[in-house]
Amino acid sequence: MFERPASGERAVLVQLDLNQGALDERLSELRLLAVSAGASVEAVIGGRRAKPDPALFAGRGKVDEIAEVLRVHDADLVIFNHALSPAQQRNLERSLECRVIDRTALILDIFAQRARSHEGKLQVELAQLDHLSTRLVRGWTHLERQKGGIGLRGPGETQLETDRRLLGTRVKTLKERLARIEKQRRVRRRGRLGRGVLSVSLVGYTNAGKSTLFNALTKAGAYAADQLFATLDTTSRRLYVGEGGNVVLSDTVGFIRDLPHSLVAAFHSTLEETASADLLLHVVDAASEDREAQVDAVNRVLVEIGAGDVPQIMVMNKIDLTQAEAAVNRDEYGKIDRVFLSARTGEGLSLLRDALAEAARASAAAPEDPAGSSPNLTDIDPIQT
Ligand SMILES: Nc1nc2c(ncn2[C@@H]2O[C@H](COP(=O)(O)OP(=O)(O)OP(=O)(O)O)[C@@H](O)[C@H]2O)c(=O)[nH]1
Repeated sequence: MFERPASGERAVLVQLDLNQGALDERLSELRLLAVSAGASVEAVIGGRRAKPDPALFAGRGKVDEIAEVLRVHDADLVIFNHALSPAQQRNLERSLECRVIDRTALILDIFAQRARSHEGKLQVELAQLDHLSTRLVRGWTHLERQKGGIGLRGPGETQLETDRRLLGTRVKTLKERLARIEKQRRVRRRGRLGRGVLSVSLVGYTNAGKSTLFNALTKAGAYAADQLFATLDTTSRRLYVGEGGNVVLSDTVGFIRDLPHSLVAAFHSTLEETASADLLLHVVDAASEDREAQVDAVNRVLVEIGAGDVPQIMVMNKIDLTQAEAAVNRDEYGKIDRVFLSARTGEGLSLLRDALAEAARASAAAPEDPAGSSPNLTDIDPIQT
């Protein structure tokens, strides 16, 4: 139902300078996103505008330029590194006679390809339907092909009304199923997480190295790849960290700037685990020139999902690519707030283990919640050993 760039689709990327800054990083990120979605990038078109054109996003001259580049490269897909309104997208497709998608659709597509668990798939579908629902207007009936036709259409209904009705029914079903799964998860997790176990979630910008670090710490074989959003489903492992005892470590979905709102909403129950963790390991690609903007983007999403107040240790990863040495930094109260390491070479990994042990000891020493259940108890998926 959702329009996905088929593998090997020949794409032209378009990014306009609208004074947002970090243009090079944004563009290389778009490239990586496009490749992650399975497209081959044939050309990149830049440009400058004070503000987007209401009808076409780009100016008429720019649209003509895109048409010419499409022709020269025999490309069949245009990807804008921006959020297009439904009308802009439709007008561009008419004008260019080719499929046009925006950044949100591209990210949703990658999520759709990566989702493995039942819950992940339902969440992605919900986000896609949300995106699609704004695009259901006359002459824009994506669901046409999907519908069987005879027997499905209600009496006197227009195509558009039928589409809306089908969409509404599906959204309701998805929400009900997700609510059921969430409830089951809560019950399971309550039984599983013993007292005195520190729950730690890995968070970070996509490609920062979360899965590599998760594997290095747990030797678990989580899927690490030089692709964006390789990890979509939360995986949790119990980890013995020496004298401090046990922690439960969870690898989670990577964040990205301008994360589509529909995705944040759909992934709410998965992200909620992050919000209820005792400690976040915020993994940063220390070798990226874009790292400060990435840290900000991650922190913004954390606030959005209610995890803004969870204590963090910043893990400056990939020091093998920088001049930095393995080290630990403490804040003014003597608490570890930064660890420099390389998940790939293992340099500095023992410092992080020690930091986790220290956090686990501090948490075990903290006074118990009189109600008997800590508000910080994390929802965890089954612990695979
Ligand atoms: N040089 C170097 N590369 C690293 C290091 N850690 C991870 N990488 C590489 O960075 C890329 C991304 O790593 P992942 O572990 O998949 O990153 P992630 O944060 O889980 O990515 P998402 O699933 O997109 O959120 C892979 O190519 C890793 O091999 C490191 O310490 N040094």
